Amino acid sequence: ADLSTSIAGVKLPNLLLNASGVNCRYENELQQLLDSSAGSLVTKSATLNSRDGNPEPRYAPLAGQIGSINSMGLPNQGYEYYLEYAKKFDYNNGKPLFISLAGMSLADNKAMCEAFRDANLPCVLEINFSCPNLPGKPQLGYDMEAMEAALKVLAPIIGKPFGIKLPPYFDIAHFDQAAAIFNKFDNIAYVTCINSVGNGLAIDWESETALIKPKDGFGGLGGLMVLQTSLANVNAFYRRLNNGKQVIACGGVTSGKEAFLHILAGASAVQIGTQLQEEGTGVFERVSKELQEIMAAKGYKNVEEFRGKVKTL
Ligand SMILES: O=C(O)c1[nH]c(=O)[nH]c(=O)c1Cl
Repeated sequence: ADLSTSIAGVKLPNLLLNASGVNCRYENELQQLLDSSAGSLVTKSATLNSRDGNPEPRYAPLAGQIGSINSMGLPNQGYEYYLEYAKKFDYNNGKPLFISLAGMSLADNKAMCEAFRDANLPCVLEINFSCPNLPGKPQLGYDMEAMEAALKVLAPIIGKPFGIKLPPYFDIAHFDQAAAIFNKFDNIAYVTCINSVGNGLAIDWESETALIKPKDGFGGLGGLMVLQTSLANVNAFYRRLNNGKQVIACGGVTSGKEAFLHILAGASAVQIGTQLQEEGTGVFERVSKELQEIMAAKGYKNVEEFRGKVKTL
């Protein structure tokens, strides 16, 4: 079965890729993604300057393989590292490149977007409005006015199709408000739903201790336990966005089954985070095979036949 897709004007031979933040901080990790069955790759969210991130332990899988908690604190090499990578990238290799940016301020985001604009590269920018792990920094994705004000500055600078990484929303009014904002910007080509479910607390019952060190153990939740929230966000924006805007799913994909569900919910591509962290890049081959088996069993030849076709009662 054909798992290819197009997003923001670039073609992915396989709709599976990594979630920003996992296995994508360093060039060697990005090469592992290129060498895998993933159809594309997205870099670790970049800030103006390089960052070490929060003290460790800052990531932990949850017991029973239900998910993960993280408070990495935006460790990255600084945007110029990823700009150089994007300049050297072989855009004829068959897999497109997505670059994630997470400025600590609008000025930082503006400076980074201007630098990528001036470099005039085929990579696609994904602006991260949803990092939940910077002490004292509210997620921009939860401040509708600030998010719109930022987009009014950044969208014209970027000047070509780009995407936004969104936090999970839990209120229909927020789906309505956020989608109404995004529909105002012609070059928002897609939204990625969802980032981790912010500020969960994982505690080990034997040691009576939080699993991670930063922020008294508070961190973003990912993995299978966030699947239904992720499906809802994917479908909510799929129903609300217009003019061909697409949704990339992220959240709870451990097998072909969850990837299939996300496509039913409306996803054009599917990112894998926690399961990639736990299993390694072989996850892309496995999930691709499982998804193709499901499609064959159901008689689907390509994903367009069932994308967004979730039935309601
Ligand atoms: O702590 C992080 O680096 C982090 N962790 C997340 O779960 N989502 C993000 O967008 C980021 Cl930037």
